[in-house]
Amino acid sequence: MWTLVVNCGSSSLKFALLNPDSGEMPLAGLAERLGSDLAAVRVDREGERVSVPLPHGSYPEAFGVLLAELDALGLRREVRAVGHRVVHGGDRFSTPVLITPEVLEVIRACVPLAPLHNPANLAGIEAAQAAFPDLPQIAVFDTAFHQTMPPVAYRYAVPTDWYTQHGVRRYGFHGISHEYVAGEAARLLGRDPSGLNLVTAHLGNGCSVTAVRGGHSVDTSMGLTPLEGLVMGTRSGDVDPGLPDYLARQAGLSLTQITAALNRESGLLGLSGLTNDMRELEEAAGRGNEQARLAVEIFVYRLAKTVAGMATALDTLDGLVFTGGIGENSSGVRAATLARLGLLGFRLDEAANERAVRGQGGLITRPDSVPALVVNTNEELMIARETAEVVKVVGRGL
Ligand SMILES: Nc1ncnc2c1ncn2[C@@H]1O[C@H](COP(=O)(O)OP(=O)(O)O)[C@@H](O)[C@H]1O
Ligand SMILES: CC(=O)OP(=O)(O)O
Ligand SMILES: [Mg+2]
Repeated sequence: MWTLVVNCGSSSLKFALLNPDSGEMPLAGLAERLGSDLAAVRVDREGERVSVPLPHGSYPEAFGVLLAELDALGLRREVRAVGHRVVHGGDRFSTPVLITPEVLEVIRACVPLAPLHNPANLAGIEAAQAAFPDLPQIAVFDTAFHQTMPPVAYRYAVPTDWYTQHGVRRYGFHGISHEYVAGEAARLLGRDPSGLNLVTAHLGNGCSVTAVRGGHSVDTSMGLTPLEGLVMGTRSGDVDPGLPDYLARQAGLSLTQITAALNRESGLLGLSGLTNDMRELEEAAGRGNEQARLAVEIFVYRLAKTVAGMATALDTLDGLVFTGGIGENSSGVRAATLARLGLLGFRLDEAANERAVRGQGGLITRPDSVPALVVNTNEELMIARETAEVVKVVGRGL
C-alpha cells in the first residue's frame, strides 16, 4: 500500500510517497521559501534529484508539482491513504485520527496556539482532500506523544481558571520525531524500550528536548506553543514572562509585534544578526565572527541545561539521543553539549562523533560513559506507519 505523507510547515511543504511496511520511498520532495520569489521544490525521484522553480511560490503550486511527480511515476492511482503532520491537536488527540469535519474544527480551534504551523497544516489537508477526495486522510499530531505527561510536568503555576477555562497548559511538540528516535535508540542499544529511560533532543529549525520513560513522554521543553524552551533558529525559547509588558512600554510595540519577533526574529538569527542556519553560523564562527560564536555557545549552553533538567523526570539516565538537522549533522554542537554534561556521566568518543556526521548515526560516547547516540529521525516513515494503522482500524469498522 502506498501512503502519501504531507508535512506543511510555515514556509515549506515536505512530501513523501512510502510503503509503510518496507520503508521503500520512490518519491520525496521539499518545497522551501514558499511565499517568496525564491520558492522552489527539490524532488528526489527514484534516486534522481531535480529542482523545480515555483514562480508563484504558493502551496497549491507546490502541491501541483507533487501530483505531476506522482503521475510521472504512474503511481497517483496507487495511493491508498494520505497522512498529514499536524502540529497542534490540543489535549483532544493522543493518537492519530481519520480527518472528519469535527477533527478539522479542532485543528482550526488550535490555530491560535500554533499560528506558524496549524494554518499551513490545514492548507495541506485542503489541497490533499481536493486532489484525493476518495481517500482516507489521517492526521498525525506532534502533540499526541506528549499526552502521557503527568500534571506535575504539564501544569503552569498560573491561576487555575486559565487551565480549566482556556486550556493553558504545556502540550509539547515534535512528538512524532521524539517517539521514532526513542524506539530506534532502544533498538540500537539492544534494550527493551519498556525498561529504558532516555532524553531525546530534536534539533532542527524548531528544537525540543523530551524525557522518555519506558517509551512514554513524561516531560518536554516546549509548552503551550512551540515557542517555549530551547534557543531555536528564529524562536527565542524561554524568556522572562515579564518581557512583553516591559518591551511594550519601553519600545511602544504591540503584543502581536513582540510575539512575532520572538517567533521569527529571535533565536540564532536574533543573537547572530546573520542567519538562523546552524551550518552557516558554525562557518562564520570558524572565520572569527564573535556574534556567531556567541549564538552557538548560547544554543549549546541552554541545550545542556535543559537536558540536565529533563534527567530530573527520570529514575535513571540510560541514554541521550541527538536528532534533527543540527543533532544529526553538527558534531561541534554535540561535542560542546556533552562537554557540559560530564556531571551526568557523559564521555565523548571524538572519532565516533566525527564518523556520525556522515549520516551513519550510532553511539558517540566511550564505553565508560552514559550512552549518547545520533539517530536520524524519519517523521515521514512514522507518519506513514501511523496512517496505515488507522486505515486498518477504520477499514475494519466499515
Ligand atoms: N552539516 C551541518 N552542520 C550543521 N548544521 C546543519 C548541517 N546540516 C543541517 N544543519 C542544520 O539543521 C537545521 C535544519 O534542521 P532540519 O531538521 O532540516 O529543519 P526542519 O525543522 O525545518 O525540518 C539548520 O539549522 C541547518 O543549518
Ligand atoms: C513544532 C515545531 O517547532 O515544528 P518545526 O520544528 O517543524 O518548526
Ligand atoms: Mg523538522
